[in-house]
Amino acid sequence: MIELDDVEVRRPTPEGSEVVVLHRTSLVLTEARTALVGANGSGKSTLARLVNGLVEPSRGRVRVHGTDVARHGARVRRRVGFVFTDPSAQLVMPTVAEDVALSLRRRHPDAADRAAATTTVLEAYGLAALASRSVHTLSGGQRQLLALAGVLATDPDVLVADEPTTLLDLGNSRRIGHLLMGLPQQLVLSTHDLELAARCDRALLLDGGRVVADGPAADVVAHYRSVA
Ligand SMILES: Nc1ncnc2c1ncn2[C@@H]1O[C@H](COP(=O)(O)OP(=O)(O)OP(=O)(O)O)[C@@H](O)[C@H]1O
Repeated sequence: MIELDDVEVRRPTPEGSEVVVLHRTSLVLTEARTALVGANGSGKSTLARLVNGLVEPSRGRVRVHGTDVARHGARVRRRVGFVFTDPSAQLVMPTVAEDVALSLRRRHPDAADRAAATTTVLEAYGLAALASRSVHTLSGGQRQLLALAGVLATDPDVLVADEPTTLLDLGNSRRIGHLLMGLPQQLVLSTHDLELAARCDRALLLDGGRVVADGPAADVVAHYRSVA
């Protein structure tokens, strides 16, 4: 469960004043899959990043499973996985297999266990053939899959995905979409892919830093299509 209790996000402007990027918002997200939709700059990423403390509220509180994100950031980040549009920054090891192994070090401190678990993860995500490849030589879709595999290998309770299919071709975007929709974890998905958004349980439509529609995903997406 994710709770936003009267959360506002303000940011300083170069002129020395402040701009409100998320107006006072209270929400309780309990659905398995929640989509965040809306125009560029409407506040989707801001809302998504609040969930794991990448953005700090200027007022109000964010809680994940009852834990205050501002006070216990490290604890929350161990339970909330995050994937970005461009996952390059998340891929830190030289090879695909080493990158997955790094994500598994907490769950599998023993090297032999970790090697076996790495193989299992690579096979599950269709990455086995790329195990010894340099992460820099992967395509956008392969990088996105690897980032997801790495994040999910840590077994988070919640996955926040910020426009994870934006850079992908049709095949890879379907593959990632299918994967996201089949996850056992609670998912918060910021996306411009309205077909994907409509497959979620609930959607929030953002406009100018405000949630202007909230309900069953198919209904909110249909409303957004009608007003966009
Ligand atoms: N650090 C910052 N300083 C000033 N303005 C910011 C800052 N971060 C975000 N904003 C502004 O807040 C608004 C919301 O940004 P956000 O990235 O949440 O939008 P978004 O809906 O994810 O957009 P997109 O679809 O383009 O990714 C934008 O107008 C953005 O320019």
